[in-house]
Amino acid sequence: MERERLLIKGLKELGIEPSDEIINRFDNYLFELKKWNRAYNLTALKNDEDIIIKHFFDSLLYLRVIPEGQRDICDIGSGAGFPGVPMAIVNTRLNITLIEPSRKKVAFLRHMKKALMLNNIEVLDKRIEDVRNMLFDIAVTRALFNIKDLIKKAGHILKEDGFFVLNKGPRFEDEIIGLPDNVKFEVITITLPCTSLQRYLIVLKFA
Ligand SMILES: C[S@@+](CC[C@H](N)C(=O)[O-])C[C@H]1O[C@@H](n2cnc3c(N)ncnc32)[C@H](O)[C@@H]1O
Repeated sequence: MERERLLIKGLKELGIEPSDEIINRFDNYLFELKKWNRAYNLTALKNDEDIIIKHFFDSLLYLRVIPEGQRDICDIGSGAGFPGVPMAIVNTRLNITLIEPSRKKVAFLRHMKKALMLNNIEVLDKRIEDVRNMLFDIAVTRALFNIKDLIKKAGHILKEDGFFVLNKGPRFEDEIIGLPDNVKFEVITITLPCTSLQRYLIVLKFA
């Protein structure tokens, strides 16, 4: 399917109004990601359809569990910006800090902040374990730690009532076994737009 039509179709499936500004930003993101990927190896996905569906739409699934209003969010191990950048493009009320230790990826993320004129993202070139004196309402992450490691390495960055959101494939159940008693989790099953693939959003809260 042609790029713009695919973007519009997927955004509508997600309940997002596909304004010209949003479409132009995703278009620009796609262009820059493919350009930088030749030298920086940012993603294994090469064609437009895969990038739009498996990076952009997959990232936007997180918005389903973000409460209304202004929130301080961090994206742990953002890589080429997923899920944080698509979330920031669609919801400009979210303040999103992208935490990423790889120098090349940080250079790309800083470039994208400027290129997309996104005033609601910050880029922090650190490992999550080394982030101090910053607290977030919500921490999102994709394709980095298993749940137990996430709690161990990143628990210190959440506000008292803060929570984690992860997006996992069907094998997530193995990771839930043996979690500490104070961890409460909710699993939301969602179909990835324009596919029949199931994704599992896992919301982790602490009693
Ligand atoms: C598999 S990539 C996933 C990138 C992105 N979240 C995505 O879903 O496309 C994992 C990323 O986490 C970063 N990373 C690795 N260890 C980290 C740590 N301790 N703290 C923060 N980020 C880390 C890596 O540099 C890499 O960019």
